Amino acid sequence: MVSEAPPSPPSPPLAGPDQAIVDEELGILERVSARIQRQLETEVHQFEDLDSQMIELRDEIASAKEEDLPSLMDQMHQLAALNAKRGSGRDLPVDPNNPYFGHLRLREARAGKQRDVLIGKRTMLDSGDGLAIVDWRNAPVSRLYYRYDETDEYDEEFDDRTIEGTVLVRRSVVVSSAQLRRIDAPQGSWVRTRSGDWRALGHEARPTLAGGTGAAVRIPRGHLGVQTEDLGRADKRLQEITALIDKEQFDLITKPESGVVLIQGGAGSGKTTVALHRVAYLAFQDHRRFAPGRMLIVVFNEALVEYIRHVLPSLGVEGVTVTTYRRWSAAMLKRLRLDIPARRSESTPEAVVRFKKHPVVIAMIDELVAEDLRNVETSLVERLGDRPGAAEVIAHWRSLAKLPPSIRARRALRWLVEDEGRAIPAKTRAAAETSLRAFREEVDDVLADWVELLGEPARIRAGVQRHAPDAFSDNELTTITRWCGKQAAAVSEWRESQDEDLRDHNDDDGPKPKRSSPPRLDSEDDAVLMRLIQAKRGGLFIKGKRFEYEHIVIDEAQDLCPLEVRVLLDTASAGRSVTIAGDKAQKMIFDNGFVDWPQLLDDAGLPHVAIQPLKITYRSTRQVMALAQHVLGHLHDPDDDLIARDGAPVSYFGFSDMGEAVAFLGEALRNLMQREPTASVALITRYPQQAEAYYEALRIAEVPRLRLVARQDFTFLSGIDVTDVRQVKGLEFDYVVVLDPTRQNYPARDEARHLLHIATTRTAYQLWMVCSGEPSKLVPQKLIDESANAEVVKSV
Ligand SMILES: Nc1ncnc2c1ncn2[C@@H]1O[C@H](COP(=O)(O)OP(=O)(O)OP(=O)(O)O)[C@@H](O)[C@H]1O
Repeated sequence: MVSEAPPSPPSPPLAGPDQAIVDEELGILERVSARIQRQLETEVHQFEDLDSQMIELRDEIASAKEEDLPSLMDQMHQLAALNAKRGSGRDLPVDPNNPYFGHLRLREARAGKQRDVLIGKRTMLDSGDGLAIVDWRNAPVSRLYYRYDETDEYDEEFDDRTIEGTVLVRRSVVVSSAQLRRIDAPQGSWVRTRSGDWRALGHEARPTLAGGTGAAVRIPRGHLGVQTEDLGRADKRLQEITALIDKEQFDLITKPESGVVLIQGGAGSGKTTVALHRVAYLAFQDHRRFAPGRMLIVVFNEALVEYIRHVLPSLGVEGVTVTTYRRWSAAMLKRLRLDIPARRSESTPEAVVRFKKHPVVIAMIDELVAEDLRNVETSLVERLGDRPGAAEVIAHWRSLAKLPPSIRARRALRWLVEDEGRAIPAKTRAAAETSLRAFREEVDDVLADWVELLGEPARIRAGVQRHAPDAFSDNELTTITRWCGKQAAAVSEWRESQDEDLRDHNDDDGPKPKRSSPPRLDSEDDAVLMRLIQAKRGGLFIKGKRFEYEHIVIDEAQDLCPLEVRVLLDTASAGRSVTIAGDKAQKMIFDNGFVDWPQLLDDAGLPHVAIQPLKITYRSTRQVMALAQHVLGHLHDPDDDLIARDGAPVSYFGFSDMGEAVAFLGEALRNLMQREPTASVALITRYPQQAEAYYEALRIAEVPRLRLVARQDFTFLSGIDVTDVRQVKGLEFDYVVVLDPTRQNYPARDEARHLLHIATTRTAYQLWMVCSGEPSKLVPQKLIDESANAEVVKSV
């Protein structure tokens, strides 16, 4: 039933105006390449001289007088540094293989002059030939590229100057291996075919905010693959995207350095792309402040870590820490060297997990800290009574109210101890010191705080009652208070036995008491402990220094809990420069207390910011997005509708058993791999065991280049990944086949809606659903009815 691919038609010659554009772009690239070549030759020339200069210098050093040595050694070092750069011209500022991606021709109003500006990843100054390349991160000119269309008049303020003029030409180009491969202009798009001639693509290419209708791509039924040629990129990570950034995305990328930028948008709208470009942009604006080592990118899973680590260097930034929250938090706890039990429970009740992730814990921590401060003040007042100088001590304590408790206690003590001239009588001072020293001792004991916070049922009940009265049922509260109470008791006992051990150690002779084994905390306690430390000490301190980042990116923020977001954000430096990206339709963690963006900002202690969602999806087609929205059902917010390009229809194929499905799929996949060897395909099941079963069956069906992915170990290469839905979050494939969207796998519940939405929106070109069983209610009936083998489905 799988039909052959249609043969690709021969390219007709280009029309005159089209040919003129192609010729013009080819001419520009030729001039740029010649200039780069000249630069390269100058350097090669320099290098040829280098060997003889070094030999001469070495001889001179051997016979030089003592006083001449330093300057000769200096010269030697300089030559050695030049020598280290010797080679292929790798260190040329502009990459000769890919020197630019955008072309603007501007007519400047004031000078009346016309000039060509190319936009690239590095700068090449105009050397009098009227050609310059500008780094895209260099706002003044690149802003014109990203914000204006061809024929637009521009008017922009730069450094107190106004520049005005007209954009005569605006094109994006793809140059790779020093060859022009594609041109996109308002007049059309053109590509260089493998045979070397140029073919017009018409206006098919990009979705725009103005919408854009066109006929869906026509492909025969049962035919997986929509490209007539292969997709050209074997490595799926390195897409040239900087040229295509749209105006809304550019505005987010270039927002002021300080404060929160919230990137919200549906699947494939470019959230991750924007966040990464923002990191590159900031690094360019202020390379000292936003040095790679001072920025942090937190993503949802290991596959995204791997993906981003590869993409960032192509944006000109290397060395930024890219990690998942879990990994970051584990490493941070280690560095904080806390004396806490190391093991985590594997049987934490669901209600406890939800409670420990709930924003109510943030409020309870704040209350605990406030209570401690009130207690110490009460103790001061009681101890000092109406002694002389008491009022002065209390007033000083109150004047430090803005400081975090730990620092406040230290400062107040120092003030007392160093007090010579203030005439506070010694007895008053001693009494105040007693209270403050006691506080000072307990203020940094994070585990004691944790016991205090979670060990008393009354505190938990009161906290929930005050801040989230409807969040937990009475039964759940009983489970929570019992579980936490037991944990706290075990922790206290463990600490006592540790103290006894210490005493025994000092007093060797006595009988050894039975050692209590370390209790288990819950994984969710890591964030609780870190938040407690931050609230008490004003930050996470390592070797006496506050640990902080100049910029933090949180991707897929809807899947962190507000407490984790709060912990991360409190490691941002004073400017609070943070980028938060996410999409509430793609929720994968369902017990984390995330409700909506304004609420998340509130819980995380951030000011509200205007949210302008990205409106265009660049990944998936209109047909895929329609299905993905249908799957969301009541969770779909019409305000989140996305504009998408047209593409192949979504197809549903029903079978009575897996064997039949595998036979059908095997043929389609073998065929696809032959026609489009660089295509990437994801076959997505609901559960890992199902992925294993399909993988084995397809392997026996001799489908080539199959990979089973169970632990996020995607290769980002062409071929076929068989995997389960939890693995694919944030990723992208050319083709996606959802395997067995059955009632059992995807019941009509919110969690399943989110998961199926994520699976379906991973494809850039075409989506199939292949089902051996009764289809889920989330699959549109119309799609099932239209299915070519509807008869088979009905008989299931
Ligand atoms: N302006 C653009 N023009 C063309 N393609 C773009 C543009 N912006 C992003 N893309 C491409 O769209 C795809 C989706 O981008 P990205 O992964 O950043 O989206 P996302 O919103 O993070 O997606 P998701 O939420 O589904 O993980 C990528 O292939 C990216 O290269």
